[in-house]
Amino acid sequence: MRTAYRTETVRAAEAALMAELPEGALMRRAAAGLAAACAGLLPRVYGSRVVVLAGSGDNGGDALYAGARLARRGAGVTALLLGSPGEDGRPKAHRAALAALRAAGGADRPASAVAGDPAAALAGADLVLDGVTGIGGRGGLRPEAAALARAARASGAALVAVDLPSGVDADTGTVDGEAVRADVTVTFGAYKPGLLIDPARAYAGALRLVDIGLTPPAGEVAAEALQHADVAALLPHPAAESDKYRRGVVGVVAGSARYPGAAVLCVSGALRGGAGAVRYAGPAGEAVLARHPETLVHPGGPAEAGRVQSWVIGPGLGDTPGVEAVLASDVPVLVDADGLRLLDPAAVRARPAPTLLTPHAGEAAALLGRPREDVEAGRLSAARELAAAYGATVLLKGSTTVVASPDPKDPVRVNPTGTPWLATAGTGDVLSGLAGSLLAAGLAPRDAASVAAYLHGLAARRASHGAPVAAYDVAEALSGAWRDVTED
Ligand SMILES: NC(=O)C1=CN([C@@H]2O[C@H](COP(=O)(O)OP(=O)(O)OC[C@H]3O[C@@H](n4cnc5c(N)ncnc54)[C@H](OP(=O)(O)O)[C@@H]3O)[C@@H](O)[C@H]2O)[C@@H](O)CC1
Ligand SMILES: Nc1ncnc2c1ncn2[C@@H]1O[C@H](COP(=O)(O)OP(=O)(O)O)[C@@H](O)[C@H]1O
Ligand SMILES: [K+]
Repeated sequence: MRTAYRTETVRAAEAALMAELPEGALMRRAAAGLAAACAGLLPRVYGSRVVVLAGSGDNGGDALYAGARLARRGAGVTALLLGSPGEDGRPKAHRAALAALRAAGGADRPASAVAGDPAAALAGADLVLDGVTGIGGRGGLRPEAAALARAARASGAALVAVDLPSGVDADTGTVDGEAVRADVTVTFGAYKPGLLIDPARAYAGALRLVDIGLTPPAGEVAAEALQHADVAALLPHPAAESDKYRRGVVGVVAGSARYPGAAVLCVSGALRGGAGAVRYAGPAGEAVLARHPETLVHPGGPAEAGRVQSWVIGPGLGDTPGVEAVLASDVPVLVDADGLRLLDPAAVRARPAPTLLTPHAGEAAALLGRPREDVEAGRLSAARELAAAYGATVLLKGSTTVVASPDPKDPVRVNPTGTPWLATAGTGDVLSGLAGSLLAAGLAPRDAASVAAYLHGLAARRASHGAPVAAYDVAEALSGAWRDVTED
């Protein structure tokens, strides 16, 4: 499990550790890890050209110390100082780190001296270190830093963010203005939620974690991302004495005369999610049977379909009734797509069994009564708010899929798999069938949602290999994704 902690947690853990260590020890550890990561990105350190963008805080200190280490190994290092002016009129900078850089032969200039032509200041650089702001930054980059960040991006140099890409919000993943677009982010002690959640995640590039001995309390994880082993441990496995009913039956209420394909896709996901059988209740039975003859098809509504261990309702449903009947059941229910329209929070809250909602940003925005852009800019808080309002687990789909449970003490789960090629019609139907099937197989809603998102994203990558995919390709790749995870 990859775990992420909020800034206040990281700072508290840092303070506790600093009390036990000689002054400056933590920063030296951070800088040593950072310099080693930079050296690994350069063909050779000796003779390479490194530019350090250094803010006035400890983030700038880390970058300057790392610059000093690279300078001692023969790199030509220049620091551009971005801090606001001190009493002497020069930009403020971490004093000891700047002294170390100078002692190692590095040069420094106020960033204002290159403001007229930032591109020239960065021309010829092999590597740029972004030490403008870390966890102490507030809001997007100021204009001087933004101009240098753009020039760094355009220069073709490897751009390494120190702790965080400057300009992103560490705790929420929001980006309020301009931010550094890094190739690699070297973060210290612990991941921060913003490194895992879009839009900020897209600015971070590849992530490297440097161990500096920090141990934030396990009870204070703010966000977590499953990895193969976590998913393998959560997946259902049939035992020797299993039969199809003991493995769980998932009921699917999806599709309509207008959208029969949604039913087919939802069932295709459900058949590959570990339940022993899939019951389909709705008007698209013929289309479902044509593709999936193993489905137990019931032409009537869900009330007449027989016993199930979970329901999935919503994909392609149109105005077909059924949501009330399903919500009245005493088994876990997943509500997606059309099922989410006009969903009554009180009815969901009153359910005796868990509910899982799987909106995309537009559906979440409608449920929250605010613009879609707000949800996309603040995925973590949107998912949490919805989970609280409905007393339900929420899987918010999109470029970063986020799973929030109704208990605010549970960390949000952030899905690390997937590809933008998934943004194609019908893939959400496959996902809801898959997650519903995992619910029927006995997984808790948070686990069913995050495991489904993980496998779905992995299947999409397998099916895509960099080319467009259709929703059905994703469904067909699910078994391979399952095998990837369990055979690792
Ligand atoms: N925690 C740990 O365990 C460890 C932490 N360590 C490191 O410490 C870092 C945190 O350092 P920190 O607290 O000094 O804050 P930091 O991120 O340097 O920024 C502060 C300065 O930035 C400026 N500024 C603010 N907003 C801005 C903007 N929008 N655009 C431009 N500038 C802006 C503002 O300065 P001003 O220019 O206003 O004087 C402010 O004073 C952390 O990320 C990690 O790298 C490691 O050394 C070891 C272990
Ligand atoms: N930019 C993106 N990057 C990665 N995955 C995405 C992106 N946009 C959408 N997705 C994923 O694609 C799927 C689309 O689901 P959904 O919006 O419900 O589509 P549909 O209703 O057509 O099935 C979800 O799994 C979602 O997380
Ligand atoms: K930074």
